Amino acid sequence: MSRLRTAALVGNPNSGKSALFNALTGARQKIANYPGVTVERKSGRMLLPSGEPVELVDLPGSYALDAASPDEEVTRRVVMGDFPGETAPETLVIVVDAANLEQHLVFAQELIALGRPTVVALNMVDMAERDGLALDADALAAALGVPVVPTVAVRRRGIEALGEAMDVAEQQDLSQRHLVRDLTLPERRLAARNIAKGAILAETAQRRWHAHLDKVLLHPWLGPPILFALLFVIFQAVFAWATPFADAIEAAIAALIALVEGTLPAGIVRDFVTQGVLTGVGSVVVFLPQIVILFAFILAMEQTGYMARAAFIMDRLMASVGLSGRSFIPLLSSFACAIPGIMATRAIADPKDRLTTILIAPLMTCSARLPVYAVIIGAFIPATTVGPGVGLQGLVLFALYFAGIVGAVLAALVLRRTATKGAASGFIMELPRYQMPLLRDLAIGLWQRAWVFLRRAGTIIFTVTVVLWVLLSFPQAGPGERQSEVSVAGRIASGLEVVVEPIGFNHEIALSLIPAMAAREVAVSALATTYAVDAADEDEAAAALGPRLAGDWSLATALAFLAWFVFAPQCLSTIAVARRETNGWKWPLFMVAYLFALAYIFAGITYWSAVALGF
Ligand SMILES: Nc1nc2c(ncn2[C@@H]2O[C@H](COP(=O)(O)OP(=O)(O)OP(=O)(O)O)[C@@H](O)[C@H]2O)c(=O)[nH]1
Ligand SMILES: [Mg+2]
Repeated sequence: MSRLRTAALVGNPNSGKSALFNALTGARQKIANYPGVTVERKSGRMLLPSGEPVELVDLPGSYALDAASPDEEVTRRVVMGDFPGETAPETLVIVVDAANLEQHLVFAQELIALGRPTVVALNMVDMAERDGLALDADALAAALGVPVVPTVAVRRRGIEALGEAMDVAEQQDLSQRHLVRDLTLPERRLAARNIAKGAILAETAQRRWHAHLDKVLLHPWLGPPILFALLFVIFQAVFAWATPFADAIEAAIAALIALVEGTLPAGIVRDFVTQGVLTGVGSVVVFLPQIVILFAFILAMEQTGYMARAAFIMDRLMASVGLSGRSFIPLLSSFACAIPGIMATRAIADPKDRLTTILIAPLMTCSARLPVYAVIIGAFIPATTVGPGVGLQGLVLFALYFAGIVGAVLAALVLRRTATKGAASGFIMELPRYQMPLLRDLAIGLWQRAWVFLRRAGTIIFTVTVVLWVLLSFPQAGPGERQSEVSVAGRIASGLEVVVEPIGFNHEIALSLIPAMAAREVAVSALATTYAVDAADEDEAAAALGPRLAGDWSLATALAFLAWFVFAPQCLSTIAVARRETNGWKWPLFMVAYLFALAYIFAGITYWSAVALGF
């Protein structure tokens, strides 16, 4: 029996080759919406409409015949006939994505130039239509010099016509081939653009506009600075816009305290309500406006479709530190809270990639740090501008978020070379369409975030603050003694103070660090309660925390405190989730150890540098 004629499906990754393979052969190859699904050569038999059986080969996606990765190498060897025990396929079926025609035509031209019998499957025309793009297959065929068949592989549309074109491919007049053979890559790119443009029958203004927008936002040089500038604006807004709302909440809490003091008789119950509950929990609730503003931006970025593009921009950077863009979404979620972030790493297939992402997730600045940062910045950084529209406070906040990211990048670099050694895997994601954010969705999202925050304030922060108040209030201080020194909590703190004194921390900070393990915001409520308990009189007790700190701490101490919170794993829930997701204590303990070490070292460096500078 003579050997069957072979035909190969070739084209860019994610163009729908395997979906076409399944439609043509009735096989069930794995298809999925990301590139690099097919990583080896797969073959099956199909019957052409003429009745001739053909061996059809599905190949890994590739961008060029000289590509470097092992799966692309398979494609090159099969197409060129260098695959052991096989001759080159007689017919090439080039699969291009109609919605990304320009990009896919670059490789297509290289394949056509091989001068074999060729058919182009213009796949995913449904997606192109959805985007408002209508293409002229005949014009494309004329420009390329090979037959072009529009298909929708997943709906089996155009499958028969594709078979018919393959049937007669042998009879193609190869002398008619355009001379694309000797084109260089830049020339092929230019030709691809012109051919793609020439094949457009109709394009909605919106699609054109979106394409222009992507050209700018995803530009290799323009994209990153735009992303950076946007984040910068967000952190400016967090301070600039929140102040009036925060002031109003602060005033309301002060009024409540005054009301309680006017109604309840002086004594332990009144102290509990004012110093423990209202001052402690209130000091955290004040930051609700800033949380809401931050999330308004994040939600808007998600809804417009920009967030996926930010992931795309970040992919290159992530690859350079040994992570894939797949880690971007988990890390991004960690800016809200590391817990959903760590859970989102389940989508990362590579175990080493996933573990690295889990280990660095706590370095992303979660929203629980915002109150800590904000109270210190509000107290120690003057609300001046350092340039037109650039507030110093927002700049410092931006720097703190940035420090967390830099820390994560460095940690990933080190981890990928030591504890989680291994190769990084590739990533590309489909970019969603741009959309105007819906006010309703935005409002619902914001409400959910605000509610999570308030619920934390009402449960965990309330509970820890109350326990701390009890431990701070007994035994009662005698005359000349300070409550925060002689109380149970005060004595425990004195033990810890010995350890943290070298990095510039005082007694009050030592006191706040242990309860802040429950949740970082507790550091703020703990400080507020400590100062309220220590207050000499009611006026002092009711004073806001910010001015208190400003009068009591040196700037060096305040900066060291900020540096500590950039790194410290001050959150028991995160540690518990890391244990669950890594199935054991080994990695969470490693995480806690390296993060505390970083926190201690960087707080120390910050403190002593600031002292040396005379702060
Ligand atoms: N809407 C639509 N989706 C399609 C079409 N063809 C394929 N898809 C989808 O596109 C995605 C990619 O399809 P695959 O067949 O895996 O692509 P591939 O070219 O084999 O990709 P690699 O193996 O990674 O090179 C899958 O989610 C398919 O369901 C089509 O004509 N229309
Ligand atoms: Mg495939």
